[in-house]
Amino acid sequence: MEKLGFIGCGNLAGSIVKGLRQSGSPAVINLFDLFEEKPRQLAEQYQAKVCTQAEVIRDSDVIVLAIKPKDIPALLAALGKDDLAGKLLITVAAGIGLEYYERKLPGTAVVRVMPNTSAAVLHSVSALARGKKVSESQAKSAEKVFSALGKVLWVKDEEINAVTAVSGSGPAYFYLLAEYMAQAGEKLGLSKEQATLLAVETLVGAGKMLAQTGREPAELRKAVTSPNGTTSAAICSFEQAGLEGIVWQALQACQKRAEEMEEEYSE
Ligand SMILES: NC(=O)C1=CN([C@@H]2O[C@H](COP(=O)(O)OP(=O)(O)OC[C@H]3O[C@@H](n4cnc5c(N)ncnc54)[C@H](O)[C@@H]3O)[C@@H](O)[C@H]2O)C=CC1
Ligand SMILES: O=C(O)[C@@H]1CCC=N1
Repeated sequence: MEKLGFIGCGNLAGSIVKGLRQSGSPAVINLFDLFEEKPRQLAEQYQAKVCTQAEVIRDSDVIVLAIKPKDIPALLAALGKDDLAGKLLITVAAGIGLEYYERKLPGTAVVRVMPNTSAAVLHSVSALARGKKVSESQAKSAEKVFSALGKVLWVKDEEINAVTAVSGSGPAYFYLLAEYMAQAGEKLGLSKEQATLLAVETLVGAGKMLAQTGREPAELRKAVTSPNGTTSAAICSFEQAGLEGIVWQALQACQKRAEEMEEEYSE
């Protein structure tokens, strides 16, 4: 049976653990966080074990580092003292390239992954980049963990920042749009509850249509948009306001921030 450890039990680790159990994964899950309350709650809900950091490393074959990028340097310095032989480290931290881990922990097998919080509902899409020391069976283990949580693709390490811009941070963009649509619905005279329900269910329905019909986003959009009709009026307004350019700028800003972070952690 797989033995999976987590160092850091925040939003993303919580989504992954929830998703794994929902997918029926029988993996042994070992959890450590500086704040004991977080792994304790997860362990109670999802049949996992609260551990010390040393226990997570000793008792797990695959160790997921799910802490903020700013906390990675100190963790790697501490991990250097532990025996990582034969272990696979998976890092989900944004903006820190594989080279950094391989320099700080020479000889260690590392896979860098960019999932998203929709892992909790088995709809993460996760991009994986393989480090130099990763064996075939370790690559398969990493793929098995994340394919239980949604679709996976292998990419080059240099592509992870672009992945972050599209899908790692991506759920937040759609939540923001839902917030704005709900606010607009309220201004148009609906109650807050009505407007929120309508915005949220519309987003969920559109996502399900994309997932279940296999049709392209543009094709589905055209099916809603009658010539000279109501949708067309809204889409024209989006276009006039430069939505395409706004989205392009936002994704570039996200990728740029990840690149800046790579600079910060290049020492
Ligand atoms: N939240 C998201 O949607 C995504 C996050 N990520 C990456 O995942 C990582 C975690 O992000 P979140 O879960 O959102 O952060 P979070 O702040 O919710 O969780 C981080 C957890 O790490 C713990 N922690 C900090 N230092 C620690 C240490 N040395 N040992 C053990 N625990 C420690 C904190 O107490 C906290 O519970 C980040 O590096 C982020 O870039 C990647 C993709 C999506
Ligand atoms: O905002 C962040 O930095 C993290 C990485 C991707 C999603 N959340």
